[in-house]
Amino acid sequence: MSKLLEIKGLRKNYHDSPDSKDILKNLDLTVNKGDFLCILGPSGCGKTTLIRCIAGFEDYEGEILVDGEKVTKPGIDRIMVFQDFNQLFPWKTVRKNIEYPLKINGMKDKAEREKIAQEHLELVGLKDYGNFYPHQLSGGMKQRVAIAKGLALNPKIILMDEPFASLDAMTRNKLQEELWKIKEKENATVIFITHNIQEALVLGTRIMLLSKEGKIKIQMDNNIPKPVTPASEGYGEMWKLFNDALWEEDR
Ligand SMILES: Nc1ncnc2c1ncn2[C@@H]1O[C@H](COP(=O)(O)OP(=O)(O)OP(=O)(O)O)[C@@H](O)[C@H]1O
Repeated sequence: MSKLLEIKGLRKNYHDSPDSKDILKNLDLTVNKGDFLCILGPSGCGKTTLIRCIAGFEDYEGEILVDGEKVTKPGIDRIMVFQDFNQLFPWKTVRKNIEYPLKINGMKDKAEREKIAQEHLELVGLKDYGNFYPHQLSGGMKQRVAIAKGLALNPKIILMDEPFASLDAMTRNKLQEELWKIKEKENATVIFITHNIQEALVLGTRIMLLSKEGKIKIQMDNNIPKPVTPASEGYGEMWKLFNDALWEEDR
């Protein structure tokens, strides 16, 4: 597998907290093409900060390299999907929401943009919803559009910050299943933050736990064959390992 993301000695300090402490401390991380890395960790440990640094939204010390190139600003090779359902322009149709980033990133051919938008609507199971407006969609459908919009840009890395956390359990399960299928089909590389150990086990090919000190406490491959269910061999042991580690962090 080829190395896609390399992080060396990453430090992040916002310099405006009362104790001016480092949020991330000397973090080293490698993500290969096709990895689905899930990040767990106690609230406030720096998970979002880490992916914001990778996205190019934050300055940092150390090195973040994508395909060998240092990250210095946001770019369409790294797209981010958030938990918030309001990631779409409310005044644009679903189709136009997907087409717009293509347009502003230089795709001049309208027919090409329309084709890509339709392909990605189909990919996320919304082929008949192109003319709908965001307010006509459920939360799960909006998240599907947000994923389609990001994927349409053909990014190298998809950064997801608890994208399914606000969904009901059934919709969440369904979206997890769909996301995994998309990841497989596109050989996508995903970094996915979650508070849910089950979600990390279901989706992750690797799982990492950040400690409250902003260091990597556990990082391991998840070799449980997909689809992962609580009945899968090895599920219970891994769940307990991460659950115990999270409780330890909470003390
Ligand atoms: N823009 C900012 N300015 C100053 N401090 C910040 C900023 N963003 C985050 N922080 C601080 O950085 C720390 C880590 O925040 P971050 O959002 O990365 O944690 P998290 O692990 O994603 O938390 P959660 O699981 O609750 O979403 C927190 O102490 C937070 O207050």
